[in-house]
Amino acid sequence: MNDFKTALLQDRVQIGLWQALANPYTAEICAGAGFDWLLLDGEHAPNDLPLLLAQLQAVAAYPVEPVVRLPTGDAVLVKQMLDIGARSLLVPMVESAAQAEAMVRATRYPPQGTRGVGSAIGRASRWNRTHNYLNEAEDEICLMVQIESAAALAALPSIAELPGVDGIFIGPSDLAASLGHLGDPGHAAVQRAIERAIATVRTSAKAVGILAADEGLARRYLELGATFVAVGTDVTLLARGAEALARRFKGGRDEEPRGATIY
Ligand SMILES: O=C(O)C(=O)C[C@H](O)[C@@H](O)CO
Repeated sequence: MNDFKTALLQDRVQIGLWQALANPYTAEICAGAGFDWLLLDGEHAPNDLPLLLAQLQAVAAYPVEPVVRLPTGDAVLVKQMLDIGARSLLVPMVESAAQAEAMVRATRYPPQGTRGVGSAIGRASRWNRTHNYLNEAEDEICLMVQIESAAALAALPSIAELPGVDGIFIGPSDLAASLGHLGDPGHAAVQRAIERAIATVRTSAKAVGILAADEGLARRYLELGATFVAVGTDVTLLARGAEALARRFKGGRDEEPRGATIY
């Protein structure tokens, strides 16, 4: 049973934490922290398949759902992530219903889809110890797609209506860049686009998610109906916490976070 998927279908809030340290040790530390889901980032973190596998194994004993973000929306990568035992997937940069539908098909075995059959040697079926995996896998798989460009916003109504898409995740950083506000996801125009997107997804009765390390905005999005919200990243917790501790003993003024704002 994928409790995370069930929670999305029942419109229950799920609070998550972004994992970009690409490390099974830190992923396990975070797995016991009390979050409902952890995002294992295959797009922007230095993750490869074996490392994602190690993180899936490290968090498996904890009551938290690992959501694996693919580097890109590629059916071969979907197959590989599912075969190593990921069952909740986030696909970045989806900009059309056709692209989203191809991802749905990539999560399903023939004749409904295109997923290659390799469960006998895959962790997904626990090496064929899971009875009837081939026929029950689809019910456990939770597919979420990212809306994070102007083109994606235009296609959002058709994407949100697609059967098999369980959630829509809004990417504030890339959306800001696409709308001409690189590095400024808090810009009023970006905020308006995010709030409109949340409303659009809610009318389709689909779950909508986002990443917002700013507590005020995270709570705002929850009020608007977002249900799977990541409220921080492991990298930010470590980097800013280490800097603050160093300043307490070595002085130095509080500085704005360097680099693009992790939103
Ligand atoms: O566009 C976004 O914002 C996201 O998709 C989340 C970021 O990729 C995440 O890495 C934080 O910057």
